[in-house]
Amino acid sequence: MIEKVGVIGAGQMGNGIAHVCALSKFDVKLIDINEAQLKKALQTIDTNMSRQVKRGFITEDDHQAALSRIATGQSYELLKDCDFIIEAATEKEEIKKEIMKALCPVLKPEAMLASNTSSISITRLAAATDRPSKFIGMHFMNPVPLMQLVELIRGLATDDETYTAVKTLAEKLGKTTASSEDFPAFIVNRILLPMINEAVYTLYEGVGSVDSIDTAMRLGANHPMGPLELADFIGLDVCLAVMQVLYDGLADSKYRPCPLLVKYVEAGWYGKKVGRGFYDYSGETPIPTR
Ligand SMILES: CC(=O)CC(=O)SCCNC(=O)CCNC(=O)[C@H](O)C(C)(C)COP(=O)(O)OP(=O)(O)OC[C@H]1O[C@@H](n2cnc3c(N)ncnc32)[C@H](O)[C@@H]1OP(=O)(O)O
Ligand SMILES: NC(=O)C1=CN([C@@H]2O[C@H](COP(=O)(O)OP(=O)(O)OC[C@H]3O[C@@H](n4cnc5c(N)ncnc54)[C@H](OP(=O)(O)O)[C@@H]3O)[C@@H](O)[C@H]2O)C=CC1
Repeated sequence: MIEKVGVIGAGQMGNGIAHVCALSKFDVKLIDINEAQLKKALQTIDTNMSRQVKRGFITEDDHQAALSRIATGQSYELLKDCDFIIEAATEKEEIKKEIMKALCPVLKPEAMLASNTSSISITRLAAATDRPSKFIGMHFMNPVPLMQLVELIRGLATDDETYTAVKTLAEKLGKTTASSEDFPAFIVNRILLPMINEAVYTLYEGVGSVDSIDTAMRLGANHPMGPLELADFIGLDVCLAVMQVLYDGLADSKYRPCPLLVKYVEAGWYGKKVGRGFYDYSGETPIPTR
């Protein structure tokens, strides 16, 4: 039974996962390599829970109790009594494999492991652990507290016990699951990211401005966010990483990352999380940059 949950990576997904686990009464250990990021994550969780209190979704008591269930730290030692660990670090295969190698020796033998990867092979990540049968893809959507879906991805070796335990966990968090086979970028991102990449091509080729493209898709296709606003929200580094996995993994030129997306990432313009992407977030309201 899962009672104590470890979360590795305190970025936008890690803080969201810690948030929903703590609100569902799990003890949470949140780990990051960066102390400042841990502080920022706790502040973000606090702010987001306050928003939920204001709207009447949770009570102030729920908020305070959930915050008290989250412990943070930089050492994997903190995870030694966790029943389940979910990795939500940077979308780079080498980083995730290094984490698995360093993490496994400190874990309980029966602990289960998951990755929140957006695109990388679960079977390959599982092979970097000492327990491929207890490893699974658990792919939350952003923003975690609001989005209903969790994609579950079984690797070649994932056993039924792990799949059932993690599906039950997702349901306890109030989420609905959809199962995907272990193919590059799974289901949601196989479909969503090529659309976002196409929106960047539409901008690159001068078909429309940032504002025209986003307005067109918001009002013309009823998407809650335009594709460029959504790309900034996801993080352009994550978008590019997913397109690279699709391009390499499926060997089809239709997944070629747009050169403009590559340039933005090379410039460090990763989107909302750094204050600049297709929009400039330095003022009161986001300003389109093209
Ligand atoms: C890349 C990958 O691997 C996979 C992915 O995740 S792909 C990305 C998937 N996500 C999407 O496509 C998101 C698209 N956008 C949306 O669906 C919507 O814009 C949205 C759900 C994000 C926001 O919807 P909205 O109706 O505008 O909600 P919004 O008015 O901002 O918030 C309503 C309330 O929800 C709560 N809320 C909003 N954001 C929150 C957060 N991050 N945490 C907790 N509560 C939150 C607050 O109570 C908020 O009220 P206040 O604004 O008064 O504080
Ligand atoms: N953004 C999104 O919309 C979604 C992302 N995902 C996936 O979730 C994962 C995290 O994405 P996201 O939260 O957006 O990314 P962020 O860049 O916001 O956060 C990643 C965090 O991981 C930290 N980190 C890097 N290396 C390590 C390590 N070795 N140990 C612990 N922490 C580490 C980073 O620290 P530092 O900044 O110091 O490098 C950073 O704080 C990725 O796999 C991504 O594909 C899944 C669904 C949606």
